[in-house]
Amino acid sequence: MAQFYKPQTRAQRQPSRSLKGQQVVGLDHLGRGIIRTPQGTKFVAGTAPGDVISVSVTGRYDAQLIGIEQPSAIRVTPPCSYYQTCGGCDLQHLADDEQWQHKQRTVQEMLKKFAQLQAQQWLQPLRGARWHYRRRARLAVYWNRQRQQLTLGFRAAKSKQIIAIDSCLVLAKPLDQLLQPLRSLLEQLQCTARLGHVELIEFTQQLVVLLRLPEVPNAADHQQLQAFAEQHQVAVWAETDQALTPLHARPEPMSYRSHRVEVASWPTDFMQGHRELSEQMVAQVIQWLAPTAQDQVLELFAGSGNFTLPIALTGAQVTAIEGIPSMVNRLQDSATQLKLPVVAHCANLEETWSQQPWANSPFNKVLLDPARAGAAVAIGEVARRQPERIVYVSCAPDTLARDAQVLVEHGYQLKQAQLVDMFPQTHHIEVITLFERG
Ligand SMILES: C[S@@+](CC[C@H](N)C(=O)[O-])C[C@H]1O[C@@H](n2cnc3c(N)ncnc32)[C@H](O)[C@@H]1O
Repeated sequence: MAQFYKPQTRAQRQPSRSLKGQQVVGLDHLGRGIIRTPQGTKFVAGTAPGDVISVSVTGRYDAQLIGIEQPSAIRVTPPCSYYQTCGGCDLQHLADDEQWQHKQRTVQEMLKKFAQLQAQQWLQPLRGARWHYRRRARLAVYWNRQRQQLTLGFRAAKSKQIIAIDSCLVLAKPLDQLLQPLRSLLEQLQCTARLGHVELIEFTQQLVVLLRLPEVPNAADHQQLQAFAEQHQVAVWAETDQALTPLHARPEPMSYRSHRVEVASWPTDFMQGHRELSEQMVAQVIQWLAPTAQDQVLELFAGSGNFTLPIALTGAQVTAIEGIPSMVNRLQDSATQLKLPVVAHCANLEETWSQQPWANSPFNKVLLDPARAGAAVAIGEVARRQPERIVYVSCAPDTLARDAQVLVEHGYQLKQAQLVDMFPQTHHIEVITLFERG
């Protein structure tokens, strides 16, 4: 039989090596400990600056923690019983102050490294509840047909494996209390075998269970869902590729509170995860923008109006741009109902603005709140129009630094910055920044 040459895989060529006595010298932007080994810098999850650890080298830049030889003084015992396995709250081994200080340092370092930029002033971070704060969560589901067994939980770090959980210390308490009854319910439903995932959302009016499915559940499942909805006082919705269907809910938008106003929202809409800090952040952004009835504000990545409606309440004219048509319609409806001076447009902000009618209006103030990818195209469009003030809300310091460089090239200065502790216990970072023309 012919034989073929089979190259060794990378893993075969580089057997993992273990190293002892490694000092963690800092954390990277993903919250992983940095060690300097004879084979170069490696990143180790679950470690704290000052730890002395033993590791197994697993890749060119990665190492896995084997044991902590000497714990750092800033290390605390993670309170969550799923900490070792669940991929969620990866910084809970750091004391509270260490977490936000690390995040603020990370933003400062990135701005300096990629944009040669320092904020003229860092305000004290916005902080709030550090546990039971999340008002929205997506749970992974796996139905083992052979064993007729359900796994409901969160994914392990860098893995598709689902870690079954019965309680979660960062979920808002009413959502946390739903986890066990929800698991019992799903074990009974026929549609569980085809369930993609489940989302739990806390709106002002009601808790929502959103089932992601290929088709709406059958009559037998409907009955069980109705009983569950009544017993636990929740609304149940189903999302398929074709439609969002209220199974046991009124077919109308719910809402969440944002700085003196209720923002209409559907279960599939984006919503800031931390209720208390979202409100604080909106208040600070309004303080920086200082909108008045004389201002023309352009808001990019507006979602369903978390910032838009409170800004328009001040009398400023707001032009709000968002990429998801249903959210644009909802935002426009909310503004119309509240008689607020808002015009909402749907546009893909990854594209240039040459075809956008709204782009020719004069704006003196701009607010942008992009997703992690940042605003590579939009930031140039904004900077060329030279508004007097730009507030940039970011959930990714690397893309913030990239976009900030464009603003600096167009003559803007970073006047103020403030960390928002929106995702305590995790490595995720939220920061707000105020730019003005120099
Ligand atoms: C971080 S969320 C902020 C939403 C809103 N500012 C809030 O506080 O709820 C980012 C928003 O940008 C929208 N978005 C993402 N990429 C976009 C694009 N290329 N064009 C337009 N909108 C986009 C998303 O749909 C989402 O609503």
